[in-house]
Amino acid sequence: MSSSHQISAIRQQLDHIDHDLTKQLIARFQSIQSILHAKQGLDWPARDHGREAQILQGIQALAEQENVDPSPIVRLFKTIMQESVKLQKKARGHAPSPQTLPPSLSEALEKKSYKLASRLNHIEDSLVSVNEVVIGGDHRTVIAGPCAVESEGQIMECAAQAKQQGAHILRGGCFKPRSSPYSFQGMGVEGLKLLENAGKEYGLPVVTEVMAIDQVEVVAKHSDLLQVGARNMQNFDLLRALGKAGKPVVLKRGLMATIDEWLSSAEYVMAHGNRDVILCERGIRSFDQSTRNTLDISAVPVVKERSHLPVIVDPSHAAGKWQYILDLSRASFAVGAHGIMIEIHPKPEEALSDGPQSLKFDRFEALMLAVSPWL
Ligand SMILES: O=C(O)C(=O)C[C@]1(C(=O)O)C=C[C@@H](O)C=C1
Repeated sequence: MSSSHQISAIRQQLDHIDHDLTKQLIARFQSIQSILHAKQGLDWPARDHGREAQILQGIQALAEQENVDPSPIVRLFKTIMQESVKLQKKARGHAPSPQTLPPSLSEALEKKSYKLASRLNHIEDSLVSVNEVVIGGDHRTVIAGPCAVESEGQIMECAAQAKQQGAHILRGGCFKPRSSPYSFQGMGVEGLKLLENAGKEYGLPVVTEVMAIDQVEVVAKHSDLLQVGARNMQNFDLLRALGKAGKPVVLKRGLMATIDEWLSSAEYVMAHGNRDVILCERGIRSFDQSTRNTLDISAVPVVKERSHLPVIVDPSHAAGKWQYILDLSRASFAVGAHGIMIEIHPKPEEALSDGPQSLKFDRFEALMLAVSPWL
């Protein structure tokens, strides 16, 4: 039988633990004061995602070893580290970024054909808001959903899963650019409405592809973020039209496009009035057939050096096989991507498009756990 004495005794124990925890936290924040001075001397940024991931992985392993659910402890440590970053940023007087670029980089960027997209023009990372979701800078974002919207039930199930696992934006193709004219071409406007409703139901902004100028208006009406597919990266008329769409744009890299060509395409959208552009690396054509495309992971740091725009990675289209998506997602965040775009499906074997690269829900859950240190 429990008694009030027992509760008092446990509370006393808790008081001791809290006392020790507080002392430890004070010591931790004192160490943060020391590291912030050391890092400032080396011009290192306040936040280090890689280090945070390492710390959280260690904590997760320790909790699992003790047979304890790691989630609440991981969440607490995330908050502690957020406070550490805030402390460091405050001490730097909110001016953590360098005010000038290295001369060699400036010189190289001056010769480029893109100006608005260039880091030369905008030294700080740009942040793009998709409703309440902020992409870029220190934010890390997960976009998830099916390759194509196939039915109300399918998109609702995917939205529920995306929300439950902590994704930030729901994806779903409605106008599908298929290699064969005989393949499923998407549900069109009907699909857009289903996607919009699913997003509203679960409080997730939605992204979908726009393939042609005459679709821009209707896609912008029903979605929060407009996607330009790899095959349309150099459809300059479409890019011009997107400059006036009034919604942020995610621009996928063309199958054979260099990084500078990709940034020049971003420049088209920006020069025509829309500064809210997010870049998306989705694999390029190479000689190797082992994966659908070759994920150019090096594009992420290169883009981040040349441009202030957010850059995300689509490992699903790059790999074409679900087996590689988790590792490539981790790799994407490890090299500094601002987000990932993942294809999920309740029954990938029955998907009307891209089944082999779509994750079943339990595999998506495992992926979200694996990337959780970055989120
Ligand atoms: O290791 C660092 O660089 C720190 O600034 C410390 C710390 C932490 O709280 O442990 C804080 C912020 C960084 O994002 C990573 C880790």
